[in-house]
Amino acid sequence: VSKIFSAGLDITEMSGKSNEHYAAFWRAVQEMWLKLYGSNMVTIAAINGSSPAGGCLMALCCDYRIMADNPKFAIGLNETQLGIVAPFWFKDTMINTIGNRATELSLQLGQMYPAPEALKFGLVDKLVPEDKVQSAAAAAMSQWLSVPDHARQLTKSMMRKPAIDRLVKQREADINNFVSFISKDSIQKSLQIYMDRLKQKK
Ligand SMILES: CCCCC/C=C/C(=O)SCCNC(=O)CCNC(=O)[C@H](O)C(C)(C)COP(=O)(O)OP(=O)(O)OC[C@H]1O[C@@H](n2cnc3c(N)ncnc32)[C@H](O)[C@@H]1OP(=O)(O)O
Repeated sequence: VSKIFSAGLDITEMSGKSNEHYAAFWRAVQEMWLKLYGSNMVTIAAINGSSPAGGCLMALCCDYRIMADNPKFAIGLNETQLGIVAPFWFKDTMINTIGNRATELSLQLGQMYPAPEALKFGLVDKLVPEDKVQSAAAAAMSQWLSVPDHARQLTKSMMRKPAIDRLVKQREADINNFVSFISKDSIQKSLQIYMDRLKQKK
């Protein structure tokens, strides 16, 4: 979609549904993260628009992030702005990218960073004009693929395995935690208010 890299997780999947639905949804989100963050392939994010929350997480899972140089496009883990909390593995992914203090600021405030600021923070690696995002991503891919595969893969795994193992060990507990959090009346109300606000902006 033009102007949007990803709107993040589908909020309607987290509103007004059964606990079984929430559990299956969260298992699928975990699966996406385990596959993408743990992939031994080279992954380059070509960020052609805004990228809140789950969208930011997807970009952070990649090896390298190229974003369109447009201050109207913003990226970040904005969960607290919705009255929800990014789970520990979202947090770990961000810490592994921009460090502990920047992550704490970012998560507590639910900050969305316009592209130039995201570059300063190291949340993205490179800004290019909007019409050059795909070609810049292809060029970056060629560079990454020129590194001997076995050495690059082992290095990637060395950097990411502790975070991945942490979720693998606690998958069921993390699902239970999500279900009991998201099904609370107060959290459902927060999500509803956020969705109403999104619609009012039009
Ligand atoms: C313990 C819990 C942890 C859970 C972790 C959660 C992770 C997440 O990813 S939560 C989702 C976070 N996402 C957002 O906050 C994005 C909110 N959306 C926006 O900021 C904007 O919509 C936009 C920048 C993505 C696009 O802006 P624009 O082009 O102006 O389009 P509209 O705002 O008019 O939106 C069109 C349409 O889409 C609906 N919508 C937008 N985002 C979502 C979403 N994430 N889930 C579901 N629906 C979404 C929006 O309400 C509009 O709907 P209609 O009014 O029915 O057309």
